[in-house]
Amino acid sequence: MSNAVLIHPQVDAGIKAEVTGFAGGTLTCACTSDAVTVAVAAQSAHNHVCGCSKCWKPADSLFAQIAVVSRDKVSITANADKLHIIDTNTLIQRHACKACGVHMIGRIENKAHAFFGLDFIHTELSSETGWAAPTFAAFVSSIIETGTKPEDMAAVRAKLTDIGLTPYDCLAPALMDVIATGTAKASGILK
Ligand SMILES: N[C@@H](CCC(=O)N[C@@H](CSCO)C(=O)NCC(=O)O)C(=O)O
Ligand SMILES: [Zn+2]
Ligand SMILES: [Zn+2]
Repeated sequence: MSNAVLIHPQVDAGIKAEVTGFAGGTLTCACTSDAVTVAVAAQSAHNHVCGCSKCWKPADSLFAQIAVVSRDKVSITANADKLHIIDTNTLIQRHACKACGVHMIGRIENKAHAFFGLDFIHTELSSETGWAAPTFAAFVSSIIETGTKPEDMAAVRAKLTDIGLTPYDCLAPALMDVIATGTAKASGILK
């Protein structure tokens, strides 16, 4: 790995602070004509960088930046016909632009999952400033699956820690607790 560890353009040059009262914006894919647009009518939550192989990453980024928002605040406002679901078998159904490959929304259709009702979004696709800042790094070890050398992981984790994004190899504890709570309620273990 080169001297500089690059995580994601939204964090490498300093993480922008969220703006109080910010209430959403428009996500636009990378197409220079007939771009897909998605209106998001709320601030995002749980923004994080994700190292998994499934989330969309900008070119040369080790991580994706991804957040959630209530699905009832999300609407596709232009060129919806360019979207396709990359894999209908995954929990998060990622609707990507067929032309440029950018993921516009990741929707959970499984009503039994604790995250049902949330859409995953990449807020960097919006030109508005004020979105919630990323607060942790998820699925860090997963970057090995897409080519990072195991011996480079210490430097990656050190960089993440240095910029204030605590590295986890799954989601952060609060979100793992939400998922486990949903599972325990579904099984009846937790009333
Ligand atoms: N090692 C795998 C991990 C993939 C994975 O489990 N990704 C997480 C995080 S995505 C956003 O934080 C997940 O919940 N995936 C569910 C899904 O994608 O449907 C890999 O790297 O592929
Ligand atoms: Zn596109
Ligand atoms: Zn991911």
